[in-house]
Amino acid sequence: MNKDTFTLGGKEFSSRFILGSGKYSMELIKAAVENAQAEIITLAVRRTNTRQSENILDYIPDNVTLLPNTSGARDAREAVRIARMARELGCGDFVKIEIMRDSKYLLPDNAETVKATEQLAKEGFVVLPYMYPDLYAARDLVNAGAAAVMPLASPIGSNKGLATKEFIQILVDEIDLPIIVDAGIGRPSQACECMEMGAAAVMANTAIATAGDVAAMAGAFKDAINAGRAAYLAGLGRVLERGASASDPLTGFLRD
Ligand SMILES: CC(=O)[C@@H](O)[C@H](O)COP(=O)(O)O
Repeated sequence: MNKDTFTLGGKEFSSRFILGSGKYSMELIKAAVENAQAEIITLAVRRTNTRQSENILDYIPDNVTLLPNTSGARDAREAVRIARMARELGCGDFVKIEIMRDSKYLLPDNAETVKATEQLAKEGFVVLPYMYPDLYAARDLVNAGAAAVMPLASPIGSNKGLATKEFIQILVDEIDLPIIVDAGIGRPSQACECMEMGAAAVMANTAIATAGDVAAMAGAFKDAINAGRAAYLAGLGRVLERGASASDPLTGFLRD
């Protein structure tokens, strides 16, 4: 049987759980990485600061692909500058674009995100843009050279789950790139639901970092994501519009 993988920038990944590295202590990030079995970890470029006594990179295994993000960028120009800096620091060619101009809701600016994606794709980056789930913006990101599209489920850090479900489903159905659901996923069951919908992967940070047992929650997310993927591949059963349908002949007999 073929291995179930997905590809980003020519690299194959079998784990569909992308772990965020914010809000953890250094020991907890190590435990979370191990239990999540994630192959991609995001990090804010400022957390790689070599002047700090502890560097987060020391807690991330070498075989994990780093996905530096442009958090703090308020427009395309700043995002491009942060991405270039991450590459200079040795974080590789992958970059997650995050551009926000509003500190209350932290919603991404889709128009500036398209501009940054276009520039960075031209410079050879593997660009994963975080975006508000809008079909036209997603198409613009495809044309700009994105490697995947990362629509938000609900506001960052809210743990509120799939508030934008209908719109993410449109992207899954219409966009010919991996759809990676990002932000606001608060429970393993919500991550599972994303995968059942056909998302290529799920990214989560706050739900794990704020859990009672961080390592155990990382493992629970991993299992839920795998279960959702297996259910998607199996093909979910149909939902009846109304009424009931006997599950076995005896039930049908009694009902008649
Ligand atoms: C865009 C952004 O910052 C998110 O990727 C965040 O890292 C994950 O969101 P949660 O913390 O809500 O899981």
